[in-house]
Amino acid sequence: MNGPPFPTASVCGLTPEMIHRYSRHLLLPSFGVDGQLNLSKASILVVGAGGLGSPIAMYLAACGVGCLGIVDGDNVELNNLHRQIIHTEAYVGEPKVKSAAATCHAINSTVRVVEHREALLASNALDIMSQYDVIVDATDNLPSRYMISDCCVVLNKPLVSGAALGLEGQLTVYHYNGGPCYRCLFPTPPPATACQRCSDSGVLGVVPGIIGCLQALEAIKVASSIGKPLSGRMLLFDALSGHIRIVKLRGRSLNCDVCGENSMFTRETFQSFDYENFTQSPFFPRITEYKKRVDSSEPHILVDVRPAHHFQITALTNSISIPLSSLKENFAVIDSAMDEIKQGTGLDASIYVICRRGNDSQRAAKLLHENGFSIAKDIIGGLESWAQEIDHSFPMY
Ligand SMILES: Nc1ncnc2c1ncn2[C@@H]1O[C@H](COP(=O)(O)OP(=O)(O)OP(=O)(O)O)[C@@H](O)[C@H]1O
Ligand SMILES: [Zn+2]
Repeated sequence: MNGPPFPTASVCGLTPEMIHRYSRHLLLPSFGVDGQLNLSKASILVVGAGGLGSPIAMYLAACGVGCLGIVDGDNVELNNLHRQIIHTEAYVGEPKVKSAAATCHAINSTVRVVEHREALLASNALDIMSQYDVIVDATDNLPSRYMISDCCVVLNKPLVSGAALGLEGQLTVYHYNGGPCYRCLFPTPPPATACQRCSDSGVLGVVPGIIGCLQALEAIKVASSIGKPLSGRMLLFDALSGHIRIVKLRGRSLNCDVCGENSMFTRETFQSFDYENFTQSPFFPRITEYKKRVDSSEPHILVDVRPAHHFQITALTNSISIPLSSLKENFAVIDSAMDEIKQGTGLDASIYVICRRGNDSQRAAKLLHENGFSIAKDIIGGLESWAQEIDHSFPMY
């Protein structure tokens, strides 16, 4: 007899191992070999490895997507674990993307997982998002939502977008097959006061879990070309009553500033667009509870960005003085302070930024993020709040 007695690869294009691993998918007439093959060739980017991103990334890894990108600049905190189920106690203090990639790899080592350990900003989004077929927004803030949607329009990519807060959640698919983009529906951002985060108003852990699972499902449908993605419709979930409603959305707006017929929105417009100013809210969470972080002996550095002569008057113990005006030239100082902590404790240090009242520190945190210090967080109210609320003996000037 010529050749091997049995064929080594199956005729359907999937390897024997894939046939075994994904057999329950293959048995589904509406998914089958074609769905699995499409999925195995697709690349999907999950933006945010938090409450929504956790189940999304885990299911996408489990189901055999070809390439899974995860982008997030934050570190795992203990109070994330009640809902961010991709992370475990062993990873508290470690980068979320590292922890998420380890879990995905443990579930399915055949999937290529790419770690983007940075915040997605208008400055890096085109570069990162252009490497993927489908984008999933699992972030928690308004500037990211607009920025990711605009970038999807510029790059012509479908976007699976979800949100969960408190006991409610919602999801839809934007810019899919002629459907609306986020700006078609929300041309003007809501007032910043209407936009809460989990850290402000709380969230029941399982709620983002449910919305994240539905986002994973929509991403799988889009990537494998099966079913009817939730485009032009929005699913609304209310945990307390157990109600799920699907509402029809307006179609694509021909006057949309970004995807409209006469839109002048280009790559260049995108890169120079100020999303924080547009939405009047910051990309990054700011913190109020610096004292708690000191009390818990969290390894960190505190950068005081006030002018040097203010620092001379009074400062918090162990803070490092780097005035905002010279921050750009002093990134190396921060790097070496972090290295020192790493050598001493074996842990990655957090970075907190403080100023007199909390304005310059916000600018400084933004600059740090844009330059790779993606875990920098600024302290709301600055030293003035510290003196008023924590240490009345701290001399304010
Ligand atoms: N522009 C962005 N690029 C990348 N990741 C982002 C961006 N914006 C937000 N994220 C990430 O999305 C995730 C959102 O997670 P989630 O809403 O569960 O809350 P959290 O920020 O981790 O925690 P909490 O709000 O309780 O302090 C976070 O990990 C955050 O770092
Ligand atoms: Zn639009």
